[in-house]
Amino acid sequence: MSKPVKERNLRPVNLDLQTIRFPITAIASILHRVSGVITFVAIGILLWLLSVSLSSPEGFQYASELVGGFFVKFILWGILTALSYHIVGGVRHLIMDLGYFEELESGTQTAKISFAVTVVLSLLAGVMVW
Ligand code: HEM
Repeated sequence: MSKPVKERNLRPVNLDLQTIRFPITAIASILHRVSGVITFVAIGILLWLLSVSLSSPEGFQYASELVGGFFVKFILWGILTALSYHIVGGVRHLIMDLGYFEELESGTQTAKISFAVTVVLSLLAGVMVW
């Protein structure tokens, strides 16, 4: 039988955001959603850039100049980093959906591995963009 509501409400609750520490698996999960949203927004930016570059020779010139600037390069690098993490985290999710690495310890390990792989891919993306 479940406990009375009054007794259940006695559980300690910590809502102080400055002392709450997320486990690495939670951070991996939140970042996967964030990177998915960034990837979604990026599709619009990249399709626009593609359409400008294909519109005319002048359009291609304009797109080339845009992509040559530091700020746009930085955005492109961010997009590639988010996409890298989303794919790596997505593959991790799919492997877990198959029933592997679902325990706390192994899940923590795969979260760390996916961060490490993303750092490498992000560095490679930086080399590619600059
Ligand atoms: C155009 C490319 C993509 C976009 C815009 C995109 C976007 C998203 C977004 C917004 C979510 C979050 C859904 C939620 O948490 O409610 C998501 C989840 C997911 N994505 Fe992607 N995604 C893309 C490509 C990929 C790729 C290439 C993979 C391959 C590994 C992938 C694997 C997953 C998985 C497994 C989930 C579910 C994660 C979960 O269960 O929480 N996605 N995606």
